[in-house]
Amino acid sequence: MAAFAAAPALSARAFFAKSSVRAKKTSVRAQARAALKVEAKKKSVGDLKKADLEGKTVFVRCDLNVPLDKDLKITDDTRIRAAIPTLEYLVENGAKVLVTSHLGRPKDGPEDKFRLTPVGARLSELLSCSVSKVDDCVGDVVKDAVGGMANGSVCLLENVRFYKDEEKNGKDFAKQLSEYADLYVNDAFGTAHRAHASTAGVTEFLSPSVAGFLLQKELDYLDGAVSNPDRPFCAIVGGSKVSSKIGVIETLLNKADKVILGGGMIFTFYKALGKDVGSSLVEDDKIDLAKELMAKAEEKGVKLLLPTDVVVADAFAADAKTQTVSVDAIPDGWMGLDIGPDSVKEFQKELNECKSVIWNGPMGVFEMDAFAKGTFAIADTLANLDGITIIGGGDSVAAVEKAGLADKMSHISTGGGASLELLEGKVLPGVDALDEA
Ligand SMILES: Nc1ncnc2c1ncn2[C@@H]1O[C@H](COP(=O)(O)OP(=O)(O)O)[C@@H](O)[C@H]1O
Ligand SMILES: O=C(OP(=O)(O)O)[C@H](O)COP(=O)(O)O
Repeated sequence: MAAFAAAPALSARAFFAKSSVRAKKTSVRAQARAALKVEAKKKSVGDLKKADLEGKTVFVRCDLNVPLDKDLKITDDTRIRAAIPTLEYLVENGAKVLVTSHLGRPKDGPEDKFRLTPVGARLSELLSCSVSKVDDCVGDVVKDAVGGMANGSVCLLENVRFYKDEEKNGKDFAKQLSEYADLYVNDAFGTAHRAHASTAGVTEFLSPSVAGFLLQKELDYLDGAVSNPDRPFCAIVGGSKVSSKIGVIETLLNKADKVILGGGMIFTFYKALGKDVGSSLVEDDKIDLAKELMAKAEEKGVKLLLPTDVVVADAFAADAKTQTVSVDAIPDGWMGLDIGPDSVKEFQKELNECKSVIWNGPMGVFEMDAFAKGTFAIADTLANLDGITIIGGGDSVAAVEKAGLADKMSHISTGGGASLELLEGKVLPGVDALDEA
C-alpha cells in the first residue's frame, strides 16, 4: 500500500467559498430553488451526520478521469478538486473513505498508463488527512487496507475499469466492490450517464446510497436551472456534430426563449435552407431534421438564431487563407470555420438581454487562433453577463479555460456526455440508483 504525505486541507467550506466566487452571479433565489428541487429527490451525503459516519467504511465513486501527459503528469486537475468537498466532509466526520474511479478506457486489464497513482498523489496534496493507494479495487488487498485504516483517512482503490465486469455492470463484481464497505456515495457526475457496477450496481449491496456534493451541485445547475430558468433564458449550442446534439437542441426548444447555433453544425442548417456551403462540414442525413427543428422553433415562438456571416478558409489548417463572408456568399471549395463579427455582435446583443444562459459547444475551431475569435467573444460576453451562466462540459469548457474565464462563469460542468444527456431530459443511471430522500 503506497502512502502519500498529508498536505494542507481544502475543507468543504473553503471549496464552497471558492465556488461561491465562481457562482457570484447566481441569484440566491435560483440556487435555493434548484437545491430544494434536487434534494427533494435524492438523499444527500449532507443528510449523513457524524453518528452515521464515524468509524464506517464509505465507498465513494468519484470521476477522477483526468487528462495525463506522456510522462503521466496530470494536465488538468479540475475533477480531483471538484471531488474534495465530499471527501473532506466524510473525513471530518470520521469515516474510513474508500475512493474509487475509472481512468481512461483500458481494454485488457491492468496497464500502467491507466493506473490512478498520479491521482492519489494529487488527492493527498489537496486533502487534510493521510491518503493511501492500493493496486486493486476488490479482494484481499482492499480487505487488508480497510483493516489498517484509521477513522478520518482515505484510501484510493485502483482503476475499476481494469475489470471488464465494471462496464457490464456485473452483479458479482458489484458485490465484490461493496464487500468491505458499509455505505455508498456517488459523486461521479461525469460518469453518472453510465450504468456500471461502481456507478449503479453497488447500490444493491450498500445502504444508504446517497449523492455526493458535486453530483448534487451539477444536478442543481444543469437540471434545476434548465427546468426552471431565470428568463429570458438562452441556450447556445455549437460544436461539430449535429447528430449527437439533435436531442439536446430539440429539448432546449421546449425550454429556452432563444437558441443560438454556432460551430460546424450550422452548415447542415444552411444547406437545409438551400444555401451553398462550399466544403464546410455537413451531415447530409440530418438536413431533414434541421428543417424540422427550424419549423418547431417557429411554431413554438422560440428565436432560433443562426450566424449571418462566417470566417471561411481554403483548408482545415491554422495557416490557411481566410476571409469573412456572408452566409449567402460562401465560395466554392471554402469551408466555414468560425462565426463572423456581425454574428458576434448580434449574438452579444441577444445574450445581454438574458438572465440565464447555458452553453454547449464552441462557435468555431477555437483550437486554431485564426478561428477562435467567435468562441472567445461569446465566452467574454458570458463572463460579463448579469445572470446565470452554465457551461455544459466538453470542448466548451476547454474553450472557456483557454480564454482564462472559467472563474467568471456561474457553473462549469465536470461532465461532457453526462451534461448533454441530462439536458436532453434523460435519466442518469448513476443518479437513478440512489436512495430517495
Ligand atoms: N465550423 C466548424 N467546422 C469544423 N469543426 C468545428 C467547427 N466549429 C467547431 N468545430 C469543432 O467542434 C469541436 C467540438 O465539438 P463538440 O464535440 O460537438 O463540442 P463539445 O465537446 O463542447 O460538446 C471542436 O474541436 C471544434 O474545433
Ligand atoms: O470523461 C468522461 O466523459 P466526457 O468526456 O463526456 O466528459 C467521463 O469520465 C466518462 O468517461 P467514459 O466516456 O469513458 O465513460
